[in-house]
Amino acid sequence: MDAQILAASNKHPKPVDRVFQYGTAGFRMKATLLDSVVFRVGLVAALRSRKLGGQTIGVMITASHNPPEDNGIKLVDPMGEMLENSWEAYSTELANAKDEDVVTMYRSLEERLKINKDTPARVIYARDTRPSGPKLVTALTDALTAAGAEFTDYKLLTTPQLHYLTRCTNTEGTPQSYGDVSEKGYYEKLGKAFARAMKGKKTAGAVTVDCANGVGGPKLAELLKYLPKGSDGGVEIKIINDDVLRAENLNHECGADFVKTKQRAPPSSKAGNNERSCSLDGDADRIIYYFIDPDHGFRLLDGDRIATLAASFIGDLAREAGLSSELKIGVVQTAYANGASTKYVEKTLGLPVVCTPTGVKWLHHAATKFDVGVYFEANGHGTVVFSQQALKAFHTKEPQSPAQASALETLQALTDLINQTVGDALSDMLLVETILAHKSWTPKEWDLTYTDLPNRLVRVEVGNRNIFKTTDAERKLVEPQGVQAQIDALVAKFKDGRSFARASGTEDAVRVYAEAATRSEADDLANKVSVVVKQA
Ligand SMILES: CC(=O)N[C@H]1[C@@H](OP(=O)(O)O)O[C@H](CO)[C@@H](O)[C@@H]1O
Ligand SMILES: [Mg+2]
Repeated sequence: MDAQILAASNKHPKPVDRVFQYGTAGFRMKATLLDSVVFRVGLVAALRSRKLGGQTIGVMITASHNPPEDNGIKLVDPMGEMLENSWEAYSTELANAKDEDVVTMYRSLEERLKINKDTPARVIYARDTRPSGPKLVTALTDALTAAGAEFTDYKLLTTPQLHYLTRCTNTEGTPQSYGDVSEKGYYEKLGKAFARAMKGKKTAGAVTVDCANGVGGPKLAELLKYLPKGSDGGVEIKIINDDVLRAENLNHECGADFVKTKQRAPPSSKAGNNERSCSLDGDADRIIYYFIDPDHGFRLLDGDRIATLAASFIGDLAREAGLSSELKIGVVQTAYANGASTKYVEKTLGLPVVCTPTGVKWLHHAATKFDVGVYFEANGHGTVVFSQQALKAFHTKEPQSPAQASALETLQALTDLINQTVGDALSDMLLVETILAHKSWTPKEWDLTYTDLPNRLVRVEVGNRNIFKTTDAERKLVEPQGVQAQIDALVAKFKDGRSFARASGTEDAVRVYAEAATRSEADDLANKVSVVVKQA
């Protein structure tokens, strides 16, 4: 096998003078630099599967909201979670090995991690619509073949669909079966659960869905075939930005990242005043809503809003079902969550909030500590996870009234509607539509639940971002020394002021976030803290 790995590796040489890192979102960069990385990640996938006794590992080739010329790769663990932390470091090691050291390092990982060579290795993979995808798939399959792994190509999928399939594959035929192991199984599961959750209701007016000209477009079009229609209730969906043939259009002037950073609808949107719109990102694992308010202009309904909406709805259902004393419901956010949303969850909804470092894996992990854990990043990555105890309670509790029976039925449907493996734009969209239909809300009522504090996010270029070390879920700097004291002194001068600085995990920069009582104060605080960071 060593000779095979060496021969295959020689076809995918590493660019010299490049240092790669498995970051918050796997490896991500210009696609032209990625060939050797993908090959080596293929080797890691085989090792990981063997280490876990032959359970299936997922590999997704995507660069999400990045421009079309980029690409990336990330690994999915057997239950559909993000790759375990320590394995990010092994991936980084192998990605940076010199060509001549690849086989030695592969073997040394095998030895260090006590991996049995004879255990079967199984891998499934998929990619988004980027033109560089098929070539990178060749690098991946060269590695899997050389490492003696069995593999299945799911071709084009959204990232969350690949997470779903990974979990389905590993739970097939067990009492924990997550669903049918096929793309169709995904649509059927969501379609049935949506019909059950909606209970014949219909949302008012259509929702316009901007698919970022990415893989979400064709997949949403497919999902529509499985959703209730006409007199059966449901939702009217208008798809825009679903051109996957012209690669240059991917994420161009559209998509969740464009809308969130530019704070405006994509120019292609024809949605009128008060009409609901939402945008997915390039691999459909992130979603944000928005609408035009005739009095106040563009209104963003971001991840914080989706989290508060979901927490309030599920909290009410648990109460109606007589389960609120039995089940611990909580919300997980990062420091980027608007302070007003945190206050709303704690004070108005009466639910606990946990803050974790940036990156979905931290939020997901913290959410599993609750029976119902709602987690979202402000930028729209997120989902809801249910504990075994919650699932059992929804299915075994004897209803004492028709109202209780109905609440339990809706809760059961939600556990199938929500993709519990990872944030899923298509599933999250159906969740939001369900809740708005139940509450008979337009986006205006949703927007009125609380008022965001004005805030500003600034990207500060520094000489070396690695000198910025944080604690307290990234809300405080411990290094460079003295910087936090300066930030604290600035924050104290602003009403409702809050600010923090941290090194980005995906870009070579420090991010400064600030919020305060007014727009100009938030801007002022962000600028002053940026100056402090720059000087450090
Ligand atoms: C402020 C912000 O939006 N940060 C993003 C961004 O991480 P940074 O570490 O801040 O670069 O990319 C991550 C991966 O997509 C995402 O999880 C996170 O929310
Ligand atoms: Mg994404």
